[in-house]
Amino acid sequence: MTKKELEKYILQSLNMALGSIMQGETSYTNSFTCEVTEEGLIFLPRLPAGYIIDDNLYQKIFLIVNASLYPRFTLLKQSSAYFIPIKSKDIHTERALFFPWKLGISERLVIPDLGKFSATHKGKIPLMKNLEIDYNKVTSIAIAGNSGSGKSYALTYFLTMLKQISDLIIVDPKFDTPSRWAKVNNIDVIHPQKNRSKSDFVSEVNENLSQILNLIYQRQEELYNDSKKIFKHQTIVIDEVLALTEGINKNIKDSFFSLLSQIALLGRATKVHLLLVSQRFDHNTIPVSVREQMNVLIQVGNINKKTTQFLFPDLDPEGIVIPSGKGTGLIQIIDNEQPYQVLPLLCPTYYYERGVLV
Ligand SMILES: Nc1ncnc2c1ncn2[C@@H]1O[C@H](COP(=O)(O)OP(=O)(O)OP(=O)(O)O)[C@@H](O)[C@H]1O
Repeated sequence: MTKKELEKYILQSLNMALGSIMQGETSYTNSFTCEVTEEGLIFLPRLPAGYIIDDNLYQKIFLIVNASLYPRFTLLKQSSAYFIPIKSKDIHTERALFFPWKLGISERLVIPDLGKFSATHKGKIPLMKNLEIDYNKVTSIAIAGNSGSGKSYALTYFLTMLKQISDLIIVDPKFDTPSRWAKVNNIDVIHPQKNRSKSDFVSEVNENLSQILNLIYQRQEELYNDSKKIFKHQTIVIDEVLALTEGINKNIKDSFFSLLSQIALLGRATKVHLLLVSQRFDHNTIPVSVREQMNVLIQVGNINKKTTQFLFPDLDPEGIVIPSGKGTGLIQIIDNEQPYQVLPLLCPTYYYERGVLV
């Protein structure tokens, strides 16, 4: 399909579907046109117009074009209308709406032997075909999802990939999959024990977090003397954070929150990361400041305005095509290279030694 043919197809889709909100104006009446670029679609209105150019119009066009182009392109959902200036001497056409996209749709990685795969991918964590995480650019990762949505499965994938590149401290309040994984991989786990109270358990977690905070201070000092110093990644993994903080002594919870906030804030420069998993990330689970520092956000399972409100507060997921199947949902990677991109996600499917994920 040529660029011209694609533009014509999009215009036809818009003319037919926009109908009522355009007050009868169409591209045939020269009210708007569109242009296809490699990075996305440019919608050029001719002003003054009988329709209002606002978020509502932007999201309507998103809905129509995203569906019309599936599976050739995936439009990247924006939280509000994305205006761009147009170099034109004519005031009627000096602005446009931009709809960034990426070629194709999200595709799942299927990994026949995760052990081998992780050994050959040090430093990068592939998540889908054409999407990988560079751990040097990541501060913290959050994985949210309802029960049975594939959080543990995704966490085991991350643990296996991270083991190659990072020291790990694992906190497993449910004494479940992460503990089994850690046993097979000879890594210590902090988990609840018989005859000990929950507050006692969280105190032990705080003790470890406090040691990590000291490591951060020590590394900061080293950086002060040598700004090029390279450190080994250190990752604190906490599964089921919600289960950890529910129903414990307030002082201990406050200390936990405070330690977590400081680590999230100061860890970036010193290569100390958080990998948090929880059913949800409301303000009772982690402090808002920690949530704001997270730069890989993953939501698996049910996707709707209610489930995405904590990790993606600005997002209305309407119109994003969420693939069906296990371990699917949304991902956002926030770094300097990717401005605001929420993508449909299919977590990798992998095969591994028996006994870890039963
Ligand atoms: N990406 C995936 N590919 C293939 N199977 C998957 C994937 N993600 C999850 N599954 C399967 O879905 C099932 C549920 O996943 P999992 O146990 O990870 O969910 P969960 O969110 O951790 O649930 P809970 O909170 O109840 O522990 C598992 O049997 C797992 O094998």
